[in-house]
Amino acid sequence: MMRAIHSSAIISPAQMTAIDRAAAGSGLDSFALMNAAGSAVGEIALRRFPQALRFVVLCGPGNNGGDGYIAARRMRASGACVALYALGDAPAAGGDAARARSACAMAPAAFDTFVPRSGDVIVDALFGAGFSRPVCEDVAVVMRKVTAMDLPVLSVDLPSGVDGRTGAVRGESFTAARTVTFVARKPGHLLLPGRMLCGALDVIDIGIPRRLVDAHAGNLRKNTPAVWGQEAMVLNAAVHKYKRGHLAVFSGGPLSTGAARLAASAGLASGAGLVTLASPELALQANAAHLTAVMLKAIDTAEALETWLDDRRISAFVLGPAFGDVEKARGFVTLLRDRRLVLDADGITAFRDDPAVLFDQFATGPTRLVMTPHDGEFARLFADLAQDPALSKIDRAIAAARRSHAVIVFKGADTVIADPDGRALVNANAPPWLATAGSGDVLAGMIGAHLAQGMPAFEAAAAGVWRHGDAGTLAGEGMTAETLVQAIRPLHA
Ligand SMILES: NC(=O)C1=CN([C@@H]2O[C@H](COP(=O)(O)OP(=O)(O)OC[C@H]3O[C@@H](n4cnc5c(N)ncnc54)[C@H](OP(=O)(O)O)[C@@H]3O)[C@@H](O)[C@H]2O)[C@@H](O)CC1
Ligand SMILES: Nc1ncnc2c1ncn2[C@@H]1O[C@H](COP(=O)(O)OP(=O)(O)O)[C@@H](O)[C@H]1O
Ligand SMILES: [K+]
Repeated sequence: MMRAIHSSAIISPAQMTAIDRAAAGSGLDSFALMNAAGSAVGEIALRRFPQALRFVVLCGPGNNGGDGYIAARRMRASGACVALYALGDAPAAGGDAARARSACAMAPAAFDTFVPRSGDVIVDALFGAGFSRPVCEDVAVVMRKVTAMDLPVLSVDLPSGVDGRTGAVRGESFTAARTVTFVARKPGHLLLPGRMLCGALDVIDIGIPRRLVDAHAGNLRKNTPAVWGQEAMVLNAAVHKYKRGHLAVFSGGPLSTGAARLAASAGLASGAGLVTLASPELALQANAAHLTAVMLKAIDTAEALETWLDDRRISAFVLGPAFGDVEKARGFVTLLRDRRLVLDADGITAFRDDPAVLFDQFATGPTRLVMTPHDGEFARLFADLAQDPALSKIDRAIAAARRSHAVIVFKGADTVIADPDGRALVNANAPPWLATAGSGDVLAGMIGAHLAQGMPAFEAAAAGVWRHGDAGTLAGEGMTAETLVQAIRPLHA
């Protein structure tokens, strides 16, 4: 009987191979694991695709193909119509895949004889963890045909063509209706474009002991409340507003004040006890006209900021949303270098010519800087990382965090949160309608509120990203940044 896994661990294909070896080394029967995997695939295919007139199992030359042979046998045993096609050479003699192929007792036809037809459900067991180079044209042609005919595809481990480490498509890929993977999610299930090609994902326990998984898993997890919930402030009768943190948000000039107000109101809604908008004199009127619970303070110069910073109760800052004046931004950051700071938008761009100036100011002491770049902003500070095709989004975020001594929130539908110490999270609860003007400003304010409350920077950022996705889901399609703020749920909802 197959069991689903609810762990948040994300395991790279290389770590999966190591777990595999450790399992064999500890005396586990590797064919039994393949049997569990392939049988789960067969059962899910039967249960989820009752409309199939024919199951077409496409088997590759490795163990992914081995899972396919087991699945074919399982489906055939239930009386389903099953057709089997094999790509390339027969699996290496003596291995598990060869054993699965002979146990299946069906002679596979050659891959290039496959003609898709209406009513087919494709079980894609071509390549999984061992996918190592772009798919060849013969395979790409079949993938395109199946996609064009809109035939349902159930992929084994990963949609073939998707790189499990990076989520990138190499050459061409299937677009799966469902994907069945084993032990834990791989990066390619969560990073784009892989995530969009997986369809619904089942993560199946095939009997590898948890201790072996934990021993080889790294510091990469899916972002869930379990990751940061322990660090979230719990309210009780002894609390007062200053204990809940005082967040300061810097406003842009008179014609660009909205972004900072969004961040400020999101900060308040996310649980900061007080939020003050630090505004240029010329923008005070515009800001005052729109603020109620958020307080207002005129800050124009470095001197004024320096004096204000004597108030140590101001426990976190957000600088960047529509800030505009990059020279002023650099000066303000220098004054804020020993404080807890979310740097977004123009605050990031301000350091494009000499990022080291920024990084050096946060190099010692506890991690207290959170940066929230989208792709464009990331490339401004980390051009080499952005351009390196060998790196996944996770690799890029971790390398950037190490270099900058900051928690990096590398935004997008697959936001990655990385800490300088190597921990990383991939977020997966963000609905696409978060792609709207001002939504990033709201996120910056939310993270700022968590920093103001005293959460460690990594957890503060992770909680912000997750609650942002949660609020977006609650606000629904058609939301604006304003209604997003209204949909922010309490930290312990
Ligand atoms: N981990 C576990 O515990 C368990 C793992 N299990 C399963 O094992 C799978 C991993 O198996 P795997 O390592 O044999 O790799 P797999 O994905 O079959 O590919 C390797 C083969 O494909 C070939 N090949 C690669 N790219 C190609 C291309 N573009 N075009 C053409 N050929 C290409 C490559 O050729 P080569 O590079 O060696 O020349 C090699 O022959 C995993 O995804 C899961 O399904 C389950 O059984 C349960 C237990
Ligand atoms: N397709 C998408 N699916 C889910 N979330 C998205 C998508 N596109 C953008 N987002 C999220 O929306 C926010 C947009 O932020 P940003 O790019 O800074 O926009 P803005 O500057 O307009 O506020 C980020 O949190 C990002 O992760
Ligand atoms: K596959």
